[in-house]
Amino acid sequence: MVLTPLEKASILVEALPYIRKFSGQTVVIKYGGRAMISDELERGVITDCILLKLVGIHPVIVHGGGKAIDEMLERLGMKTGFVHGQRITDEKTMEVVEMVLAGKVNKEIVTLINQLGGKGIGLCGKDAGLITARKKTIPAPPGEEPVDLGCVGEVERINPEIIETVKDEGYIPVIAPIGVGDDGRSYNINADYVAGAVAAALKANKLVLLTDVEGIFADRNDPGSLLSVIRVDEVPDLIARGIIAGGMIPKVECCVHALENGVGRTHIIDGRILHSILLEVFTDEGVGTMVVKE
Ligand SMILES: Nc1ncnc2c1ncn2[C@@H]1O[C@H](COP(=O)(O)OP(=O)(O)O)[C@@H](O)[C@H]1O
Ligand SMILES: CC(=O)N[C@@H](CCC(=O)OP(=O)(O)O)C(=O)O
Repeated sequence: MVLTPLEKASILVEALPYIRKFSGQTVVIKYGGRAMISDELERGVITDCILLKLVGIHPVIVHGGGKAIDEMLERLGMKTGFVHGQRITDEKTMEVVEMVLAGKVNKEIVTLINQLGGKGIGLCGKDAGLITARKKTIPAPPGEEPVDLGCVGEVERINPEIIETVKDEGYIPVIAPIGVGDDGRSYNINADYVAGAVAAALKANKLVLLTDVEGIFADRNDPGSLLSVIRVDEVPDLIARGIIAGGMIPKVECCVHALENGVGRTHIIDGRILHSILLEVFTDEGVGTMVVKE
């Protein structure tokens, strides 16, 4: 598609009120999962974050990297399994998870930010006590043995001080979803939950979760059934009826948690679309599904 100069100028003009509205505010972006599928898309996500920063909006990236963990475990000949979408993480697996997320994936994203003209800084939950975690337990259905997920954690508290400090100094914080227990142990936390908790702790204006579908569908077999807005009070019924299922449940739950803790807007958008973050923040139409309080 070739745009005329007038069309190009119109796009920039459309962004103006949004730049004015959001300048100085914080947007937490969950980048991971199946949205982390190509170099081109990764560059798009990072470019969008740098552009936000340059116009005075503060992006905070929380990343996943489940696929990179799978690949490393396979290279090491280690088996992996999931229960309720959570990786069963014994001590040996935890070592690999931490090396891959806080070492490899985090530093790759930071490097790309710096190469593309931004100032990225990598953090994990251990840095400056950012994420305190406790062991996550999944209650067993009646008559069944509870599953021990090992070092899988849930967020106990977020100390946003280090994020505030670095973001105010012009850096883009990039956070790996590794938590630390009061006893110093590492915990593996689903990145969606970390993104929701970080957004809540920062009282972010927006939480944007990138995924591999256009948003939430009322009927997954009907491409015309995308729900552009859902309210928090509609969520339990959508889950109970099986309309929101699988990996979409933690995403919606983390939107609800964020909204109930002071986050302005939450969005689940298609990370397969190049520059989907800019489209969400800077256009009248927005993209994907917005989850709102009322
Ligand atoms: N109502 C729904 N609308 C859209 N996707 C849904 C819905 N319910 C469940 N899903 C599933 O949720 C998936 C996204 O969750 P997940 O695979 O965990 O994402 P990611 O890997 O990006 O973190 C979609 O690919 C889709 O299969
Ligand atoms: C407990 C748990 O399952 N943790 C995830 C952490 C990474 C993650 O969340 O990555 P994505 O966002 O790319 O799926 C895992 O081990 O895969």
